[in-house]
Amino acid sequence: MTTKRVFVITGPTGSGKTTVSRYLTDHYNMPQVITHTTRAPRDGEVSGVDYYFETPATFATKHYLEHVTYSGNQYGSSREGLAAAWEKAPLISIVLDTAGAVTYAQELGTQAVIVYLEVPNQQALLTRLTKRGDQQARIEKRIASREFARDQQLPAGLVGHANVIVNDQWAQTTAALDALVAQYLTADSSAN
Ligand SMILES: Nc1ncnc2c1ncn2[C@@H]1O[C@H](COP(=O)(O)OP(=O)(O)OP(=O)(O)O)[C@@H](O)[C@H]1O
Ligand SMILES: Nc1nc2c(ncn2[C@@H]2O[C@H](COP(=O)(O)O)[C@@H](O)[C@H]2O)c(=O)[nH]1
Repeated sequence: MTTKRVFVITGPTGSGKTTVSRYLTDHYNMPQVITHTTRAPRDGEVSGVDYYFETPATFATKHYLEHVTYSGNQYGSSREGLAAAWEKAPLISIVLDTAGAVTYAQELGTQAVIVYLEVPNQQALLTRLTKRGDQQARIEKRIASREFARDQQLPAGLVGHANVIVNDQWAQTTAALDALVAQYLTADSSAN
């Protein structure tokens, strides 16, 4: 039987975490853990699919494995959400900022497969946010945030644990993801 693992996709804003998580769902049937946030939905985002969108009052009622403030909004991943995804499949994914990824590595050890995405060209990264349809004011607030600067680098707590993937050319990214997933798909894999 395949061991239960959670692929923790982390990295700077706009680096492609959500895109990678969707690829893992589409190509490997890996359910995504849906997290909670107090930020307003972007165009097209649906509660219960992209996030559970919360008010500050409802956010406070959940049981979080970890929660953070990112660019002025609250985000949290619940233990129930993790368990619900593992009910569906042994390999699952979650999208987190780097602080959340550090907590997952500490709490879950080798059950957490950390993937840190980086984009060498910061201008390309900002262009992606604009193309995604983010409002200019929100982009500016985000890039001025402490969290934005922090997530540009692999945190010390993940050095030696994270699989670093440069998400520049999508074909190279998927090749790297395919190789990584293959390590964990085999029955009684010795990967850790
Ligand atoms: N390799 C790539 N080349 C070009 N564009 C990409 C690539 N990967 C992702 N994108 C695009 O970049 C934009 C940002 O990607 P995505 O929303 O997945 O990033 P994210 O890391 O989840 O961002 P955030 O943390 O801000 O939510 C999307 O429009 C996506 O289609
Ligand atoms: N530590 C956590 N980080 C989370 C969670 N859910 C999302 N995120 C990260 O927040 C930022 C901003 O997300 P956005 O959707 O507003 O662009 C990004 O880095 C996400 O990966 C969570 O539950 N915990």
